[in-house]
Amino acid sequence: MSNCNSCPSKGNCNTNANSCGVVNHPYNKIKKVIGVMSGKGGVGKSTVTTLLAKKLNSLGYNVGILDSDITGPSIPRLMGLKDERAMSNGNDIYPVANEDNIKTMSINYMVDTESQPVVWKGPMITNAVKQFYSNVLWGELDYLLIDMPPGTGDVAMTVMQSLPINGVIMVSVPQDMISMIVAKAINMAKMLNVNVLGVIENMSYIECPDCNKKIKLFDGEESDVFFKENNIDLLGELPMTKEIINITHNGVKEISDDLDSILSNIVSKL
Ligand SMILES: Nc1ncnc2c1ncn2[C@@H]1O[C@H](COP(=O)(O)OP(=O)(O)OP(=O)(O)O)[C@@H](O)[C@H]1O
Repeated sequence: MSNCNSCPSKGNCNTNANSCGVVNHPYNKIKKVIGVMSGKGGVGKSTVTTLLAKKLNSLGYNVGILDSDITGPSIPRLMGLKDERAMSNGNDIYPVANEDNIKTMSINYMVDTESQPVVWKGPMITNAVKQFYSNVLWGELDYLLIDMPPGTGDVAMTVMQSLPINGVIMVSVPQDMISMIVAKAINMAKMLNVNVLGVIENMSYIECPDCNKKIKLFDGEESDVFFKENNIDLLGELPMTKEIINITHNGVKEISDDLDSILSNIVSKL
């Protein structure tokens, strides 16, 4: 039986229904659990998760990333760990850490090759996500970031209802159609009493390499209206850059001063 007093999602917690049911491994001491979400696919959730982890780690925090995208995992690649495999002691799983000691767990550490699909139905997928929380030896973490799959389905519900989540960050791009779908994710979080910490607007603009002018990619889209209608804060805007695209090829390494300063602002708002 779970103990609702220690559950940050107290509003959702119901000891009878055991809705806050994932009890963590006694070895794990995780201070804050934050989901990175967006109703829409391909908007940059995993990239943003990786950049936030790198930034928090550079500030001296112990950080982990739980890749809850079981059918489309991208954290190993973005962390430069695609050739690593997870080890187990028979009961529990050791996370895979990069050179900064950011600890990660992903289903892609458990398949033979990166391109091997995971063809599982909902309950197996959600159980894997719960196990990635409670059977992975995360140790002491200041922040566990959960990279969530697109949509408002099974995994999003499991993360919001069964894990002790402190809040979610929404990732969006400034385009009306995408805002509409991100609004669904925001409303889902609100329905489940999960705190929405704010929106990071990704691919917000490109910067002219000659004059440094910021050029908006999506003309006429009304981000301000979206933030106001959804009563949500803008945490920051990330540009569309080669530096960010290249993270998929090489993993996140050094971050440029420009990007670092944007990430600093986002983290300080958080
Ligand atoms: N700011 C950016 N500038 C340039 N490319 C970007 C930026 N953000 C993300 N991308 C690219 O967009 C693609 C999708 O990014 P990412 O995998 O992070 O999205 P996602 O929302 O996690 O996707 P999924 O819904 O499949 O989980 C990647 O190829 C990534 O390199």
